[in-house]
Amino acid sequence: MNRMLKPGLYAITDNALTPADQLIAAVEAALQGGATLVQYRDKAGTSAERLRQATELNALCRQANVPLLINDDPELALRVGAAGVHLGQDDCTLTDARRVLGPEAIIGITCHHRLDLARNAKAAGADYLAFGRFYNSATKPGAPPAETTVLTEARALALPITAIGGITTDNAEALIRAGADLIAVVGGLFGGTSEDIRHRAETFTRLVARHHPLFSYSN
Ligand SMILES: Cc1ncc(COP(=O)(O)OP(=O)(O)O)c(N)n1
Ligand SMILES: Cc1nc(C(=O)O)sc1CCOP(=O)(O)O
Ligand SMILES: [Mg+2]
Repeated sequence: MNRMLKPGLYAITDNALTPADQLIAAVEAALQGGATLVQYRDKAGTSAERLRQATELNALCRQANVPLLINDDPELALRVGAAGVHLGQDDCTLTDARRVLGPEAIIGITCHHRLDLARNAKAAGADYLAFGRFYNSATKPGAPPAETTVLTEARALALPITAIGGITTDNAEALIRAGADLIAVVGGLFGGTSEDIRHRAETFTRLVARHHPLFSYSN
């Protein structure tokens, strides 16, 4: 694993699921439940709203010593001092993001179900590889499907592996067993009360702890 990345729950926010006035409490609950990585993903807000929310989330995550990544937007990550970005195949290139954020930034890349994309991402300097979607996702219904075998095959690339797409506390275990280091979750985590979120985060965290050889780290 990248020295800043710890196996566990990767909590991804969603503007359609979590009202703006509940965002901080929702992420706080995920962190209390043990999330080891957080992504701010907002597809609808104005730049001013996104700047305010990313700034607040970054302060919260820093306090918890958990890296915050910004979806799609290296400039916003730079502006708020976030740990890095997550980029899809249609976003800016990894090389451009690295130029903006520097060598220490964490940059994760969507690889769908494709090892060729994963190899390219590794060659370009990615810090983790994201595969999915593994189950039907209400958050991103159009995401192309992936099989769990890709997680096992991707272990040969020796980079941290993230699984995403329709993951719940009931179906995550198969992905961890297949080779996922990080379980990236939107709908299966957020929604409901802070207590619900904390409880789900604890369950995801326990699942990774049960199956992951590297889980016994100090936080
Ligand atoms: C951990 C993780 N994996 C995949 C994605 C999807 O990224 P992308 O394909 O760019 O789609 P959007 O999230 O931008 O809609 C992700 N965000 N995080
Ligand atoms: C943002 C995203 N990317 C995906 C991919 O397959 O690349 S699936 C997805 C949505 C994840 O949300 P949920 O946990 O609610 O399914
Ligand atoms: Mg994107």
